[in-house]
Amino acid sequence: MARIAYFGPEGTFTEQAARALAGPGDELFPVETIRLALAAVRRGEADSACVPVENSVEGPVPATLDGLAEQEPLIAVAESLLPVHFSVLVRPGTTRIETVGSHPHALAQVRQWIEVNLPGARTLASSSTAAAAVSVQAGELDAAVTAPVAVQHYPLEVLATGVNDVDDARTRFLLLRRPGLPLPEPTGADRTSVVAAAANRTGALAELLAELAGRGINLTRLDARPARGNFGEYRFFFDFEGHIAEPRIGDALAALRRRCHEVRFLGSHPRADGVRATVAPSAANEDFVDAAAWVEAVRNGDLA
Ligand SMILES: O=C(O)C(=O)C[C@]1(C(=O)O)C=C[C@@H](O)C=C1
Repeated sequence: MARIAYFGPEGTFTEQAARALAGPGDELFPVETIRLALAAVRRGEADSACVPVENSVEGPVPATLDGLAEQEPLIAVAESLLPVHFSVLVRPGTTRIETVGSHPHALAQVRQWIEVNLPGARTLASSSTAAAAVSVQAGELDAAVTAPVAVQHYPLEVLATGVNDVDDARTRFLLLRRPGLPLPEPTGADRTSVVAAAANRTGALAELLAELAGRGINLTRLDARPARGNFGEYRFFFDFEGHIAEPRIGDALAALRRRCHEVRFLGSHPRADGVRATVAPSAANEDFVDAAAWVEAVRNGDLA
């Protein structure tokens, strides 16, 4: 039985993702912020943490990226992909809506709906979608943009549902734990994540991308976040197809390690969408194994 901290309070999308990722008998508990969810694992108060990492409309979740690049390393061991449909919750009997709150990622995904349906309403950021529901319950906000399940947790009513501006929006969530246990087995449909700090000079990022491209590795995400030191210094977050157990991926990670003054492995785990890795000609694992065996034989004087 594992204890899983999730970005709460109850009724967030992240809670739904954590339930999808939890095993039978696992115990889930909410914490107020993404930082606190990561801290709970680092301190050993939780075995793992479930947090959002990217949304198909609004892009990366900065608190998760920054939280993974700093402090003690954490490793993603599983992911979940959820369709994101929003509801608007109000206190029963509400007639005037002057303030609408939610997580900034959620507000950004319902901008048009609010402009058309609640013109003049002020939008206010909450720590999460469900935290906005708590504020509505407390009378601090008039309406909250939440996951549809939030209405089951708070004594509010649904003003509208399906208010997202983009129909098939999805958010990807990670299950993270401390290093020290075996990694998930490769499945052929895996994702590997790393964060690397490249030198601030011409071509540094292009060289890292060339290391991946030259090994036929397909990127699934690239984000940059300020390294928080000198202006212009960035950390690059790479997600790509494949698993560190594969020779071609191990070879690419070794190259990134050679080229970067800071590189951190963030995990290799099965993809939630089950999409299998595309392998370019001459970049199959057998090609890497065969080439390494040839070099070894030449070194030993057995081949030329
Ligand atoms: O606040 C929540 O319900 C969350 O789970 C966070 C979050 C996010 O950070 O992207 C998750 C999915 C939606 O895109 C909006 C908010």
